[in-house]
Formats: sequence, structure tokens, C-alpha cells
Amino acid sequence: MAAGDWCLLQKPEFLRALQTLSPKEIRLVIEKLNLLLIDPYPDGHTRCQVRHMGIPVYRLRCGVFRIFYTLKRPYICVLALRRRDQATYDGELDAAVPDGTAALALVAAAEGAAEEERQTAAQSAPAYWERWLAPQPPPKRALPEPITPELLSRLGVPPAFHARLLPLTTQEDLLDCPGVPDEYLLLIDQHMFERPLVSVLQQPDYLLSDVEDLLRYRQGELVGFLLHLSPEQETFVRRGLHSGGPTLLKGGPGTGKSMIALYRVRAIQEELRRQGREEARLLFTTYTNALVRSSEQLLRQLPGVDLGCVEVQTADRLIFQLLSSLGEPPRPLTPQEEQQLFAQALETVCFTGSPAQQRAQRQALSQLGAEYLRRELTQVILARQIPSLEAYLRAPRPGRRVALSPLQRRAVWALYERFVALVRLRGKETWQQMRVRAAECAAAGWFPPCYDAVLIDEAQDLDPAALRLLVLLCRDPRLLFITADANQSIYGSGFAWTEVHELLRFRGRTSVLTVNYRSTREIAEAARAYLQAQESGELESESGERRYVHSGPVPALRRVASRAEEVDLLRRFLPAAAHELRLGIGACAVLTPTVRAGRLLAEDLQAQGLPARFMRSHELDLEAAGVKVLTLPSAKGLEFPVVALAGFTDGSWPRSALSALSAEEQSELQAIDRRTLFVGMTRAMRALLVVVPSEASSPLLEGFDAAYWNLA
Ligand SMILES: Nc1ncnc2c1ncn2[C@@H]1O[C@H](COP(=O)(O)OP(=O)(O)OP(=O)(O)O)[C@@H](O)[C@H]1O
Repeated sequence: MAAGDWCLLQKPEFLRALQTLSPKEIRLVIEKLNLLLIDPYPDGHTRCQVRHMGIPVYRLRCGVFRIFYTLKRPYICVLALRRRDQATYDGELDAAVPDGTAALALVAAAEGAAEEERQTAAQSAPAYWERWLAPQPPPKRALPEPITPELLSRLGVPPAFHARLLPLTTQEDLLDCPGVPDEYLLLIDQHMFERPLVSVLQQPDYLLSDVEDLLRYRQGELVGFLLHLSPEQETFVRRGLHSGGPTLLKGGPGTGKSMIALYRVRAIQEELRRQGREEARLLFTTYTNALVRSSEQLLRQLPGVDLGCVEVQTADRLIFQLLSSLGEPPRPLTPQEEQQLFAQALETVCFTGSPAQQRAQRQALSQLGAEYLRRELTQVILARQIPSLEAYLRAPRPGRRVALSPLQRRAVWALYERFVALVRLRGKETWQQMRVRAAECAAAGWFPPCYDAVLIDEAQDLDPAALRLLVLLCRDPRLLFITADANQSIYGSGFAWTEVHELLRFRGRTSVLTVNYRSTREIAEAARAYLQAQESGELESESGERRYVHSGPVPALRRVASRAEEVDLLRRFLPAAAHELRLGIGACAVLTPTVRAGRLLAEDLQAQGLPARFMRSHELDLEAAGVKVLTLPSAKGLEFPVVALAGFTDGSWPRSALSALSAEEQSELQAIDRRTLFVGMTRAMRALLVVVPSEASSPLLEGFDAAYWNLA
């Protein structure tokens, strides 16, 4: 709603406080906000400026409450609602916080604060890592009042959770209380301890387009509010809906690519509804099962989205379903079967030509590492649908660093033919073959375009064939939307968009996002420095500009001599960092290189009394209590306030350090592994710890520059 040309925004802090009000009190708040829309400027009476805040913050009288807000034309941003008797006077606001400087640095500088101010705050902050890694946890903070059934009822906490909550007496026990959803824990925490306004300023802004929505939200008629996107982001939500062709959106980690794709679903549905096409079908694809689950969850909370008309799916699952619809369900090889058949192909490959030529080809193959060859077969020949030896001899191989001579290519082709024959004999297919088959069926008209719009998130890791299929399934190229970040590619090996489909010419329809909304500047810059530290980790430069919304402590690297030491470090770091952020242990994630390392770490953390669960990508439950332990690849696209990268101590990773490979092969595989670690690091929002073995022999566990990392 705009009145007097003002629009209202609100912070989650304010919304949470509303949860505790009676309908009559909410009515009063609505009335006051309507008045604010007419004139928000201080009048020295009902509206005053709060002193000692660094930036102008105002407060509005509202019965026994005070509403705090900021102004930045045309927006009035409502920060918080507090009872008058709870330190709602000038100067007491942030003095009530025991560690004001820490809060300031940890949650980043206030909106609009100068860069210099932001850096000073970060640097002058007390020693985070000393606190977070202290041998003993800090004393627990007692709750200022008991948790009573009356309080819980007033806060709207369902009776089913009361028994768990009533005995709690400290903030730490409250935040970590198992079996109670975070929303209730944070509500009680917010009631007990006011969050400094400077920290509230860092929360995202949500649109309050109709003040009456507050009542509807309180009564459960409204699922949530829309995020206030930046003008740059807003452009991409709607761009090209009426004209042009497909849109490609690029940008580094945390710049909001997925968020824009989700909001675009809403914009497309709105547009199609306007055209009277209520039943239009949308496809939203992403790379991992974990991302499918979290995208579905976000879409469910987005007002105006009809989830019934949106299919959220990984491209591979869709391919499986499409091929199944032809009759027999396809039979993909498991990774173990693929490895086994590949090894068998290597052993039994037959070469053609004279004995000397055959010897030369055998020798040519032996110069290449097995993993490198396997990728050549699956990601070059199969994924790019190279039809013949002649075509392979001429084929460019973008992303592959080992130049192959014609002799080597002949040898590789022989291996490819042997491998494909063995796969056929097994009566199965590789996933690349299935993707190719599905794309061919679509091109032949067996799968007609069945989606009115297709949105592809994380496209950098899709095979060209899978992408081609998705393009073919979309009825209207204007409603094809793709996000990608080449620096986060951990599976694919690079391709040109036009190689996929002539439609993907994106002329004038490619853009790059530059503001990181997820990680602190310190974490994002440290991750970049790590990626660039070695020649193998070259960074695809999308744009020179990088901007950040948050700032905080630099991330840390610690070297450990044993897994026991590693577990001890995590046991100290995770709860300390989470509690400092006023979050429960469920806000923490440990990302490991392998499934085995993840399982072991989760068991060890549990044994140390820290609730932790290892989750495969398809088992991901973001709402689950306790530390989430995931593999690095399955954390793709996700985010967590507190992240540790660990599990490198058993020596089984990185794979590239294990075998004797040529320098080019090493460098190519290391580039992928380095990007995998980069993706893991950039999942962290506020606190990041990387734990590596002290005897690390791989260059991948090196390259942590003291200018970006706390290496104490
Ligand atoms: N305008 C905004 N205001 C506040 N928060 C935002 C805004 N845009 C995005 N975010 C938040 O930033 C975080 C990162 O967004 P998102 O996951 O969409 O980024 P991404 O570019 O897809 O990242 P990645 O490529 O690393 O997966 C999310 O928590 C999202 O809610």
C-alpha cells in the first residue's frame, strides 16, 4: 500500500512480535501503521528519533507498545515492536546488549552505513575464534523469567510442545531444545531477550503491501510475505515475459539467482492467469534432490504461487519418468556398476590396425589416468553425443586440459566402443545415454512440449543433452529461464550454450548479479581467494564488481592431527557460533567430501553429546533438529548460518592426490575439487570453519591466505 507515496516494508523481528498480540492489539498496530503511511516524519511527540543508533531510527507510540522504523524514500521499514516497559527508551536499546560491538560486526553494518565503518566494526570485534574454539563453553545465560504455561499460550506455542519447554531455564537450552520447531524457540527467545535493533537492521525486508495482511497473517489465512527484491533482481523476475527469447541469469554464490527463479514462477503464473490460462503447467528443475526439496518448501511459502501447477523436479528424475512413459522403465547403471564396467572395458579393449599400431594405441591409453578416461567417455563422447570416430577426431573438447593426439583419440574411441558394448550387454544405460535418448525422443516429437514455462536452476552442471530436452519441452521460448554460475560447476565439463540449442543465443538477454545477500564479505572473499589460490582454480570472471550486504569475522582454518581432535574442534565451534548468532544447533551444517566421512563424523559428534545427523541428498530435512551433516556436492544451492568443512582426515580425499597422473590431468581434476570446496565454503552465511589434517599432502588443502583466513 502506498499513501503519501510511502510503501511499507517489515522485518521478520516485527512479524514475530505480532504473533504474541491479541487481535485487538493488532488492530491498533494496523491503525498506527496507516497513520505512519500518511506522515512518517518525527513530530517530537508520537514519533521521535531514537538516539545513539548510528543511523536514523524512529519510534512510534502505539498504546503500551513502541514501533521502531527507518525511512528511506519511498520505504518505511518497520523493524520491531516492543512493549514500552522493555527498555524502549533512547540509549537503552543497544546498551542492553552485553556485546554491542560484537553484534554490530557479526551481523554486519547497518543498512547504509559506510564501508569504513563496517570494516572498523569487523576488526574491532572481540576475538571470535578465541570464544568459538574455547576449550569450555561459556557459562549459560539464564532466562530472565520462567517459561510458564501462560507465557507459552500467550505466545501461541501449541500445547504439544509445552512439556519440553517448561523445564528450560537457560537461553542455550532453549535454542537447542529438541523436538520443538525453530519458529517457536525463536519466538520465546525473542520474548526473553530483545535483539539489538542494529542486528534487526540486517534482516531481510518483506513487503507489506496491505497493512490488513498483518491480521490475515496472524489468523493463518496468509502463508507469508514477499521478499523485497532489489530493483536489479526485480527486473529479472519479469524480464522477457512478453517479448524476446530465453533469459540467462548469471552471478556468483548467494546473489539471489535461485530466489529470482522462484519469484519468476510467481510472476509467470500471474501473467498466465491474466491471460486466462489458469491451468498452465510450469517446470522448475534443479540439480540435486536436496534443492528440489528446499525449492518446494520456499515456493509453498510464496504467496500467490499455485504449487499444484508447478512441477519441481531434478532433470534426471524427469528424464526417468519420460522414458518410463514409453513403456519399459529405463535401467540406469549405478555408479559402482559404471566403475566396474569401465574397468572391465579398460582390461578388454581391442584395438584395430597392425600389431605396431595396436601397441601404440594401448600405450597411448596407458598414459592417461583411469578417472580422466572415464570422464572423457561419459562427459565428452556420451554427453555431447559425438556420433563417430571421425567426429571425435575433429571435436573440440572445452574444459579438458590434456590435449589428445589423433592416436590417443583413436585409442579412446576404441575404449568407448568397448565400454558401450559392455553396458549394452548388461542391459542397462549410463545416465548420459538416458539423457541423450530422452533428448532424441523429444526432438522426434515423442515428448511434445508440455510445459508453458521451464525454469532451470544451477544449469552449469547439466549435460547438454538434458538441457536440450528441457528446451524442447518448453512451449514458449520466452518463458525459458536459466540460472548458472560456471565457478560452481562440479560435475559438467563446460559447453557453449549454442551447442545445446540454437534458441540459446541469449543475445542481450544475459545478465550478471553482483550483490551477495548470503555470506558475509569476509567469507565470500576468503572463498574466492581459495579458489584463485592455484592455477588450477581459475575463476570465471563474470563481472569485476562484487558487493555485499553482510560483514563479520573472517573464516578460520584449523589443522588437526587426528579425527578425535577434529571432532573436539567441531563440538566446540558449532554450538558456540550458533548461540552467538542466537540460533539453535539446527542452524549448523558440517560438509564432508565423502559419504563415509560424513557418517563417521555424525556418529562421533553424537557420541560427544552434540545432536547430529548425516543426510543423503534425497533425505535432506532442513527442519530436522541437530547439526546437518551432508556431503559437499549435496549442499549445492543450500545455505546455513554456521558451516564447517571437515572429514578430510581419513586421507581418502582428494582423489587427485592418490594416483600418479600427468600434470594436466591433475590440474583438471583439482580444478573440479577446488570448485567443490568453493561451493561448500560459500554455503556459509555468518560463520565458517575449515578443518584439514596437519599432514595434508594435497595442494587442495593448501592455499589459505592469511589475509583472508584466521590461521592461528
Ligand atoms: N533482495 C534480497 N534481500 C534479502 N535477502 C535476499 C535478497 N535476495 C536474495 N536474498 C537471500 O540471499 C540468499 C541467497 O540467495 P540464492 O540462494 O537465491 O542465491 P544463489 O545466487 O542462487 O546462490 P548459489 O548460486 O550459491 O546457490 C537467500 O537466503 C536469499 O533469501
